Amino acid sequence: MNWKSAGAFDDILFHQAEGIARIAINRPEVRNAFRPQTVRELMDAFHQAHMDSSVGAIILTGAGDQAFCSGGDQKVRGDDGGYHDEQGVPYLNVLDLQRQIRGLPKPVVAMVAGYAIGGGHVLHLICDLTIAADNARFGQTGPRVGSFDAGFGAGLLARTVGIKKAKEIWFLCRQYDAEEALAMGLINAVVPLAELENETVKWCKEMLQLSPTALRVLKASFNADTDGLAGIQELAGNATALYYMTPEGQEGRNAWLEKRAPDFGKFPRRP
Ligand SMILES: CC(C)(COP(=O)(O)OP(=O)(O)OC[C@H]1O[C@@H](n2cnc3c(N)ncnc32)[C@H](O)[C@@H]1OP(=O)(O)O)[C@@H](O)C(=O)NCCC(=O)NCCSC(=O)CCC(=O)c1ccccc1C(=O)O
Repeated sequence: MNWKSAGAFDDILFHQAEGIARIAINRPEVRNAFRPQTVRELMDAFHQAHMDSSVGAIILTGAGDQAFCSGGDQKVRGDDGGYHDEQGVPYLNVLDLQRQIRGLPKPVVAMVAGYAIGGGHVLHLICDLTIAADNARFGQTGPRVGSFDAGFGAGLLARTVGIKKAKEIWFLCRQYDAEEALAMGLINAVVPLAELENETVKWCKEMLQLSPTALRVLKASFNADTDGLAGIQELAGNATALYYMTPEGQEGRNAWLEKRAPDFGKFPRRP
């Protein structure tokens, strides 16, 4: 792929090519742990990829081959309820990023080489698909390092691998290799490290051949199943957008603008 830079950041790399955006956490010296700035930059890049109609699929990955992401940067974790940004403000902004990735109406694929651990493990879980290299290792560490993700990190994991396995992952803090992760349905494919990017791009290109609206509504429907009214709102927003594209929806708007009564009688009441 002839990746072209799509923006300059400090903690991440952002590239695009052939309808695919590639976002990489670029802090390999700390196994791609995220600090508040990293998360802010990730959110900026995801927003750009969301709004860019030439982008049909997004890859989230980590720089280098040792880690996808090792979670929150424990060196900036304060005693006051969060991770400190440059101004010393403590917060937990990775939760905003999790919701953003889920709500983004395009497929997001985690491309995992090396460790996907702690909050980094939750990030791959949040992505729609995960392609892993044969050196990938997965796991949660929260109960060992004094943290937990009782939101998507627990509930979505249970829906993905089953409740017994999800409890095992959180209660024992073990690590699982790529084949074990595949066997438990945590990831979609395992390939040799040298083939990781080619394989991930291949999956993205396959999706680029398919109907973007169908993929968008399907993604929202999977969220609706887990996210309650917020998920239904997302799914329903797609229905409203499609309705706006119909002559029937447009008749309502046109009648109001033309200060006349709408004529909905000309539209069939379909069985
Ligand atoms: C990932 C490891 C298994 C890799 O092991 P190894 O290859 O042997 O490398 P190391 O020598 O251990 O590490 C190399 C280098 O990187 C530094 N480093 C690694 N991980 C981190 C990290 N998470 N934070 C800061 N620095 C890190 C390490 O210190 C080394 O540097 P030195 O200078 O040599 O010291 C292993 O590294 C490992 O286990 N890492 C820790 C994994 C972990 O426990 N992560 C945190 C889990 S908690 C979390 O992620 C919170 C998520 C979150 O944000 C959240 C979620 C839900 C609700 C709220 C929140 C919230 O925001 O708090």
